[in-house]
Amino acid sequence: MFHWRIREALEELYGKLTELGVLIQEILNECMGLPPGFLKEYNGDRSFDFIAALRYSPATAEENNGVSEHEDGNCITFVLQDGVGGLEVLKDGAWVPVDPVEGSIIVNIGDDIQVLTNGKMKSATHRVVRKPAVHRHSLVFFFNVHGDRWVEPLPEYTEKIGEAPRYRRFLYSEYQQLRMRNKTHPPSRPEDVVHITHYAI
Ligand SMILES: O=C(O)CCC(=O)C(=O)O
Ligand SMILES: [Fe+2]
Repeated sequence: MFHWRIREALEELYGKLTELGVLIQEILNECMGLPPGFLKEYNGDRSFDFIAALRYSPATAEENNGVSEHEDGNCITFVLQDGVGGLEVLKDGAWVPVDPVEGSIIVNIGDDIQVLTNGKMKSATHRVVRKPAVHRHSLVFFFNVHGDRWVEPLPEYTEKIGEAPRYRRFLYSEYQQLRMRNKTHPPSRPEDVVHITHYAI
């Protein structure tokens, strides 16, 4: 049974993570050198955010994949993981464990930010590897842009600095639908799986 107290705790957490998203977005706005409040205006609609409570079963002798390598397709992701470990990030061609640190929240930049910055900021490639004999739990909060938003490299990262856009513009909801189709109807050829490179020029 989904106890009401869990619901209450999750709702409270959701509210706090939303506040955190707004704050991190503001910091990101400054790091990206954008006019004050630009991202707040660009991404001020919170109706596409969601939280996922994940439970990974122990690895077996044959199989230990938790989540295959991927980049998040959204704006910013927060991950709260328990003490088990297994999350890994790809850095310079090697998988680096994201070791659990009590009380910490992992912040991940998604494909939206990669496109807005014309590839200057990279959406991190990551995966989850299951461990034997233990269950792992994580809470993942996806801070997203609204589905009707057009996503495209910003002038600050293209014409204003004399660089050609590396992505064509796309509708956020279209990209999410294509990513969902990767899961519901996995293409037989790996090269047909839709990533952000789908929009690369
Ligand atoms: O469970 C985790 O630590 C991360 C899961 C993840 O990468 C995702 O849901 O996109
Ligand atoms: Fe992810």
